[in-house]
Amino acid sequence: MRSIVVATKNRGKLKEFKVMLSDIPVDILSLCDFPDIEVEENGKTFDENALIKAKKVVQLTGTAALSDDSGLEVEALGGRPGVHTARFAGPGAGDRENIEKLLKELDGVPAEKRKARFVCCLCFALPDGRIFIEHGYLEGFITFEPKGTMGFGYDPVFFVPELGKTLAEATLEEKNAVSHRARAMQKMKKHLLQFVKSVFGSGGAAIEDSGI
Ligand SMILES: O=c1[nH]c(=O)c2ncn([C@@H]3O[C@H](COP(=O)(O)OP(=O)(O)OP(=O)(O)O)[C@@H](O)[C@H]3O)c2[nH]1
Ligand SMILES: [Mg+2]
Repeated sequence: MRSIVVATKNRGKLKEFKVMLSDIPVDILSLCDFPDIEVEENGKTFDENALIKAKKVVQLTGTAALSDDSGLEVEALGGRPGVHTARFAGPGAGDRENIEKLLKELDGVPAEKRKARFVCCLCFALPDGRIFIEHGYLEGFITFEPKGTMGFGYDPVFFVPELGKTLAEATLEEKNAVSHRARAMQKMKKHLLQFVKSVFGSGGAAIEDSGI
């Protein structure tokens, strides 16, 4: 079977991955296809968490796994929420609560001191034990209020100077042109293609044609 499992339950990430991987001749599964798989993200760094997710999923599914551990580092908060970005406002918190907490913590902080960056660590784990890790970053500023309805997570409060708007005001194509995830994926694609070529050999022609 020509497939890889994207080791995420985050539908926002998955939507972005599907577009980014559309030029690679492989079926994309996700943890939505394996609802029984639970992964405890107890690493201290993005790299550790990405490794934990990819290793567990390749082990349980026997299929090559691509994981993403990502988060927001805010300069005025000393790099927080960092690896705790998904659960910043508490274990059951959703995007709205997380954004509220972030804006509250930055109350009174002027525009020029609201610098932040998104970090993405991608980990690709193969059934033969090989592991590849790549990183991507996106610099920006935290706004004073949410703007836009697209994307997910903190997108409505993350202003990107090179786009002149928040990530939630950007189309999926615009976000994928600059995002931390897309930048990490750009580097990861060579490993993904190498894997597809070696395992699925007959897809070679299509891969050569894809121009990557
Ligand atoms: O506005 C955002 N735009 C992005 O592009 C983005 N990428 C990551 N994030 C936030 O960082 C957490 C990562 O946590 P995370 O890597 O553990 O993911 P997750 O728990 O949501 O899913 P999974 O992949 O672990 O299943 C996520 O929940 C989001 O809140 C983003 N927010
Ligand atoms: Mg997570």
